[in-house]
Amino acid sequence: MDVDNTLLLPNCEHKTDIKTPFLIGVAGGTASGKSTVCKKIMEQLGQADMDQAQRQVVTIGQDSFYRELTTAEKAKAQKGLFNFDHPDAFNENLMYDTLQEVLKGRIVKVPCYDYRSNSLDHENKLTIYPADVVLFEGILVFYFPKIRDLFHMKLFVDTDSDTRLARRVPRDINERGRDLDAVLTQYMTFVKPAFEEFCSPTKKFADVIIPRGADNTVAIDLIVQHIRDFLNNRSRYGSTTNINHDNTNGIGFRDPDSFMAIRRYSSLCNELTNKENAFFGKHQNRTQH
Ligand SMILES: Nc1ncnc2c1ncn2[C@@H]1O[C@H](COP(=O)(O)OP(=O)(O)O)[C@@H](O)[C@H]1O
Ligand SMILES: O=c1ccn([C@@H]2O[C@H](COP(=O)(O)O)[C@@H](O)[C@H]2O)c(=O)[nH]1
Repeated sequence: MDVDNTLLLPNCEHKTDIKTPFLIGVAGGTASGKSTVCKKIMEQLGQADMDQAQRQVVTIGQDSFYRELTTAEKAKAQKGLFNFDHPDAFNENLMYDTLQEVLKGRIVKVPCYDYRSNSLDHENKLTIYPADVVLFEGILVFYFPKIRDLFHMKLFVDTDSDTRLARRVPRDINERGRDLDAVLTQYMTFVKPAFEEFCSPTKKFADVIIPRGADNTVAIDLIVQHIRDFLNNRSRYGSTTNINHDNTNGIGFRDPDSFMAIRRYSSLCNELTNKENAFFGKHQNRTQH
């Protein structure tokens, strides 16, 4: 990893000062609304317009971890013949190492992704400052087991595939420099089959499934409330002591307010399940942190 990626904040010199962020994975098919859901969460928490360095909640996109393509692959990509929806398109190790740094409370720098040139823009790096809550969003964030195991909470944005295609077409034409024919060919050749093979099966790992994406205000409100509880608890008790990473007890809260936060999370699950606004997997493979 780039040395720049591991700068320590001056106020994080002592191990006890380092806050481990609450890491939330946000997966879902292309154009399901992952970025929009993250944006809404940030907005509702009053974080969206805040200076990057002051934010308590930050979002990182998985597109910053597309791997560098060879010359031959670049030529294929320009003709729409490269599969960007396959797990091999990502740099799994860099993604893992970067999230580990984030979990250690360090500053990381990630390149922006340029969809027009199908490449990482290393001139244009985003600095991710230590935060209390980090949202990591992308189509395959739950695909790689060792990355999946890092998340404290896993959300899956579940928007029906016709809606997703209807949103992807104008977005790719207007924002990603594609024409209609290229978008549809790429979708039928790579995007749809890869969604079915690699992305959709990861829904079972989610703690919370959000049907209808950003339209599901009830689900988003409840997730926001859960994050607020976490932030309030942390500002009251500080440090990392409210998160247990011993891989045995789940997220081990050690004080009464944290316990109440967990109780509220559990009520959140029941409430959403009852309202059919979100689905909480009963047979999911829950990762313990
Ligand atoms: N609930 C919604 N209603 C209407 N348009 C939406 C909604 N959610 C997302 N979009 C639009 O669909 C496109 C894809 O959404 P985005 O959040 O970027 O999806 P993803 O991050 O999953 O690819 C964007 O143009 C966005 O503005
Ligand atoms: O150069 C590229 C890289 C990726 N894509 C497509 O992007 C989506 C993932 O982004 P979403 O915002 O989740 O839609 C993926 O389906 C790739 O096909 C691309 O077209 N070009």
